Amino acid sequence: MPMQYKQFIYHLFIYLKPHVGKLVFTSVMIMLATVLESSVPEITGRIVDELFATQRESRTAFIYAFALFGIVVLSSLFALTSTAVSSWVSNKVIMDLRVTMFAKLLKLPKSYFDQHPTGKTLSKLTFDVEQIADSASTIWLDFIKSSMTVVILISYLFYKNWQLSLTLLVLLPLMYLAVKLSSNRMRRSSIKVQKSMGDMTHLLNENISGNTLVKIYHAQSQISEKFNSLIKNIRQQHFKVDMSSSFNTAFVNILIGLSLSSVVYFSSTSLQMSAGEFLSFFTAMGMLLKPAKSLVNINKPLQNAMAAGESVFGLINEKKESNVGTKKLKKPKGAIQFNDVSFGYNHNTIVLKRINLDIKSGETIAFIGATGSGKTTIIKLLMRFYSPKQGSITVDGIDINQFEIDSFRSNIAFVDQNVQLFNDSIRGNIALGQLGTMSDKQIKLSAIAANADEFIQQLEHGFDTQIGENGVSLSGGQRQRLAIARAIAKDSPILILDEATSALDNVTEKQVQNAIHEMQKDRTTIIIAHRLSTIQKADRIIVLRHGSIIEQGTHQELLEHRGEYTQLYKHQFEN
Ligand SMILES: Nc1ncnc2c1ncn2[C@@H]1O[C@H](COP(=O)(O)OP(=O)(O)OP(=O)(O)O)[C@@H](O)[C@H]1O
Repeated sequence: MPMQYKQFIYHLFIYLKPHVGKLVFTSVMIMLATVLESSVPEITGRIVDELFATQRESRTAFIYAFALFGIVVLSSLFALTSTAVSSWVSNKVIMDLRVTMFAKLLKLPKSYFDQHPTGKTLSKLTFDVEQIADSASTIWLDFIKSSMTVVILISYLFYKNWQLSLTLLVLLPLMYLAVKLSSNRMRRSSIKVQKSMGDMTHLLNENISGNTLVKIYHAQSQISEKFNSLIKNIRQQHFKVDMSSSFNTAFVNILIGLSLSSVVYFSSTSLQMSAGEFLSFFTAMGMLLKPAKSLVNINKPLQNAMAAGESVFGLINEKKESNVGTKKLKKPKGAIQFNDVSFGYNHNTIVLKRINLDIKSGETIAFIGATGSGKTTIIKLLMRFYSPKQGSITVDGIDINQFEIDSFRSNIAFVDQNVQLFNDSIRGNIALGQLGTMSDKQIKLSAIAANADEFIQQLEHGFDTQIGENGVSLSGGQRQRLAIARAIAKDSPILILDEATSALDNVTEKQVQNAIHEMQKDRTTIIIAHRLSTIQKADRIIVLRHGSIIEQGTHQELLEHRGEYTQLYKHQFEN
């Protein structure tokens, strides 16, 4: 449902509240500038009547010349101050919104990231947020200035000649109608522009990071087509917004033209105005043109801002990752139990069925099974990225939902098959989350244990080498060793390895396996592996099929059992 004006203002006001003083100040400044500027028609009329139509006294000429100059200088200074303060406020609001959005982003549940394309989320923080902040001050000031000018000048026109002004006022409802009719159309187009911008950012993001595949699979033309159709859509929607806005302006211009012509005709015929009176009236009407246009056009940035508000405040109002637990988990022994756990990502499918598992403290458990059998899902539940639909998971006998989430996760180290490195130094990547507290010695020892120290030393700046976006300057094996060093450095009682050594050659894998083996001592370790050679030493191997445990035991026990594990083992061995 589109956001209502009231909701939009309510949400925006939360960010404007600390700056109310500044906003009032800029409003007063712009009001003063407006009042001064609005006195120009009266002064011009008087100049004509008192200076040009009668005697040309130099004293009067000086007074009027000085007054005009004073008005211009003062109103410019007031306008300048107002613009400076309002720009400060809108940039501050952009910054505050970005800080809030980013903080929320870090606290969103995993399911949010699974369901929302990255590019769309990026676009909220880059494009949409700027559009909202515009309304925070620029639109507001424009509105004050224009509406005040309109009110003052219309009052002035009534004061000068109410009959003529009343006739002109008939045109106002027509202007209102034009604005009303186009605003819904503009709003719909603005929302579409924002969605398309999100899609475009997503496509760009995907293709820049996936440029290797694009080249190898010669996907340039396929992707260009997609991109072209997206930007065509953006162009069309932008064009619609611009056309609605231009139509409004043209319509209002015609109405104003009609008013000006009427004034010329009536003031000189039936009303018999003096030259000065005519000039005042005519100038005031001429001066109405710009603010009236502004008021009509204010609808365009306002509709953009409202559409952006839906997107930005939608993200800010997203539900945070559930964190109702209050218990702190400090140095657990690491005994883990799955009690009758069932789970599905949505209501219709079941991915895990009644999993019962008792993992002892310090035990090494390996999960194997065909692709899609639910291995990764089990560890996602254990890391509390998702909650079981049925049953419970405990650590040291306490339901993991009872723990405060950060304190719980601080006891888990994780190495993923898709190694994620950050655009930081090697040191920053190993000591992720603990850069200020982890000693250089601990960082180095972790690197040595992960067999990463040697290649780090060969880099020009050693541990201080910046590794570039997602470690593009490193080989797959080097990246994986860094991820392992990061896990070793965290020194947690629970260790989860998801295909952690898949990118290593046989020799390096053997060395890293030794490191991992060392690391497993006194830790509960959960391993997911496709290559059975990496898990033969596990205390227990759990075989999954379609989300259920079908076999478990040591390597030897499972081979003797001659079930699915034996089949898998034979298959890999023969290969
Ligand atoms: N975020 C998600 N939303 C919906 N379904 C998902 C999601 N993640 C996984 N699934 C589905 O859940 C099932 C189990 O997936 P899971 O990743 O746990 O399997 P896996 O055994 O780890 O597979 P692989 O060995 O290929 O990594 C699959 O059918 C998969 O399609």
